[in-house]
Amino acid sequence: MSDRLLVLVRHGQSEWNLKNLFTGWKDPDLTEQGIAEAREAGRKLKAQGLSFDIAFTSVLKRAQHTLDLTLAELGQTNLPTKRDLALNERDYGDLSGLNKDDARKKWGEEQVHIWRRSYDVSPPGGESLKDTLARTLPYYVQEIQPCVLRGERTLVAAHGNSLRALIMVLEKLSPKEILARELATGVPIIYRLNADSTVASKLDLA
Ligand SMILES: O=C(O)[C@@H](CO)OP(=O)(O)O
Repeated sequence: MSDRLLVLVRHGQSEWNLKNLFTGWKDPDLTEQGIAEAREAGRKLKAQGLSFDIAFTSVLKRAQHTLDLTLAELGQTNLPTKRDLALNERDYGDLSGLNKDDARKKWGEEQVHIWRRSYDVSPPGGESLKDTLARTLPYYVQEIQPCVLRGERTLVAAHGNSLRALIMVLEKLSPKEILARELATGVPIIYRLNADSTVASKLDLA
């Protein structure tokens, strides 16, 4: 029986995570800590005895670099990899590049939390989680899920909100439940799927 393995990992800490800036589609690289987190993700996957047949990532540096470092730890630097902007972070629009604490001072704690974590409220000029889901889900269904269901062991290195969108579907979370869901940088989540694409098991390697 095939394994139907799907591992999701958020990129390690980026330069803009460190500076507390809204990032979205901006393209900062990993910090030293982010590099260490990505390597640690690879070590944790190796310790689980896992290896992969295919990987997916976004067109942003921090996710690609995380994937490369993770695969290097696994000794799989030549793994077939697909890059697509469907997996990019949620576009933060006009907030991109602003400091998150400055934004709280300007618009209030609650409004900023709604922009950051709600399902269907878009930040000005940007995407809501619902908008993000509208591009990540078709890509998942058309490109990623068929690999998993064929038994190709699949690794996805992406972003806090593009992964929250996928997790909402995988774990059947409501808009209220997704509000409270945070993803740590560089922590792999291991899913095994049933043949009908529902989740059979989940292991968070935090
Ligand atoms: O700035 C961003 O693009 C994201 C991820 O770092 O931040 P947030 O936690 O606000 O969704």
